[in-house]
Amino acid sequence: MATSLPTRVTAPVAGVATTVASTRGLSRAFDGRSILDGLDLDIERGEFVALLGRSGSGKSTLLRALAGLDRGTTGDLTVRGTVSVAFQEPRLLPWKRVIDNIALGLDGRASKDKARAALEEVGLTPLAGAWPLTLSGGEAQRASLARALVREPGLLLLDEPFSALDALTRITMHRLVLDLWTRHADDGGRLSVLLVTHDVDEALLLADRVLVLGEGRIAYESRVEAERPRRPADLIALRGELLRQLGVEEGNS
Ligand SMILES: Nc1ncnc2c1ncn2[C@@H]1O[C@H](COP(=O)(O)OP(=O)(O)OP(=O)(O)O)[C@@H](O)[C@H]1O
Repeated sequence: MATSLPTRVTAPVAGVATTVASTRGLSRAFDGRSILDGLDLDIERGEFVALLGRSGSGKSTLLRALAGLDRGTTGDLTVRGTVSVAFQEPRLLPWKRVIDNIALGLDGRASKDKARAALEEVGLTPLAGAWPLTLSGGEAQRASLARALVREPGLLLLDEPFSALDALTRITMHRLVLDLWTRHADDGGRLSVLLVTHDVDEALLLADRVLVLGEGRIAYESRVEAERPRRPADLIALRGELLRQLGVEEGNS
């Protein structure tokens, strides 16, 4: 098994840089079992990318590598600017109030102000003083998003953040994430999003580009050309192709 670490270059976002993250030949094995196998990926600045793949295909492994949480990968990995992650479980500290969870890890006297601004962005201002265990699932995910946004990331990694939510809350969260992404894009095209999801429709609704991970690499990718807000009718052909790529019969999903 290879033991060398990836070349990890973290540089400030320069005016001319258009790629926020790229990998070349990124590989990861667990106990000799290859999960990522020479994966090449580029995420452009301001782009919203969805990552699909069957269970166990390595989606979270890729996300963890991009987040700098996994030092066991080999190959090249370049990330420009700050990266934030929001996971499926909100992972809030139960002994800290919501506002203090958001401000956690921020330095300086302005940290509370930044946390307040982030809470306002996700519509959670009234719950700033609440304890995490009193929040609903959707509210806790909003807090988790605020905690990710407060660090002003260039790349926001979302690991199935909506999958545990009920259908109505999920729709609200989709709107919120698109809204945040658009707002930050308006600020100068800064925010790129990589969303890991099992849900083909979620990917088609939100992303500029959809990737399918298979055999340790990007096995398929497609741009989603339909204008937002998108209608299911505009997405039928690509939906069928993505389901085929994932090995799912249409009509059984
Ligand atoms: N720390 C680890 N030690 C051993 N095996 C691991 C570790 N992390 C991940 N794996 C294995 O790597 C494979 C890919 O896992 P990963 O979580 O990346 O898949 P995934 O595509 O995100 O799956 P899912 O959609 O089910 O969440 C799985 O077989 C998993 O058991």
